[in-house]
Amino acid sequence: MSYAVKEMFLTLQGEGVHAGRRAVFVRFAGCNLWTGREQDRATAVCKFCDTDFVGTDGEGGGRFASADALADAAATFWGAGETLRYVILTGGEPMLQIDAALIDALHARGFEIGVESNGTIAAAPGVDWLCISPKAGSTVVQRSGNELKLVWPQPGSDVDAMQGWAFDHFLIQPMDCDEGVAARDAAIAFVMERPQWRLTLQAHKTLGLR
Ligand SMILES: C[S@@+](CC[C@H](N)C(=O)[O-])C[C@H]1O[C@@H](n2cnc3c(N)ncnc32)[C@H](O)[C@@H]1O
Ligand SMILES: Nc1nc2[nH]cc(C(=O)O)c2c(=O)[nH]1
Ligand code: SF4
Ligand SMILES: [Mg+2]
Repeated sequence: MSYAVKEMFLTLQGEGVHAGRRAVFVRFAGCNLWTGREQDRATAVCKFCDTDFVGTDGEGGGRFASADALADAAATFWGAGETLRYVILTGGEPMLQIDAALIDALHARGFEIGVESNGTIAAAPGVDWLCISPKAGSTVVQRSGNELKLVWPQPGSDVDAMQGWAFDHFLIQPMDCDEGVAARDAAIAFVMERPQWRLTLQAHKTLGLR
């Protein structure tokens, strides 16, 4: 299987429980909840995406002919040091492309593997840290994992149902949008009402990181 990757880069995880951790990001091209074209945004299932995942033309992106080729590129981005290697597979929707061969190839190079997914496709076995971020209007089939990260506000979200899902951490992330201040206030109010949830912020944006 070949893989279409929009971009690859070394940065700090900005979101969630692992915020602040050094990580190679592999951003896969394509998503099942939006085409990525602005003219389709208003009619997409997911309307608030902050990411360009169209094509393979980003820095470090391209078409990788094999799992080994992709994993070698990720190892090159990490650089020297064999311990505590962390790679985050995101997109776009990474579960459209992640397969057992890629999981094995990354593990073989010493990587712990994080995945950022919308949860509409069952996760591949072998992922070490699974973050699921539900989108209102979609059906989440992946109802277990390490962290559930709900972008807020999203009218139509069944928060009570989500709280029954098998996640270790329940996180609320303010939506980055034109009404970002109101979104932040709504997220704070949410957590004040529901102590099971914790606020997470997109630290990379305030730090000027990718
Ligand atoms: C670009 S998505 C890619 C992974 C996957 N498709 C997903 O939605 O989880 C990465 C993360 O960014 C979050 N995100 C996307 N747009 C956002 C926005 N405008 N504000 C806050 N978080 C956002 C998503 O919910 C997800 O947790
Ligand atoms: N620094 C940084 N942290 C992130 N955590 C999740 C991201 C994503 O787009 O999936 C992301 C991202 O794009 N950059
Ligand atoms: S599901 Fe994820 S990648 Fe797809 S449009 Fe929504 S936030 Fe962006
Ligand atoms: Mg991002």
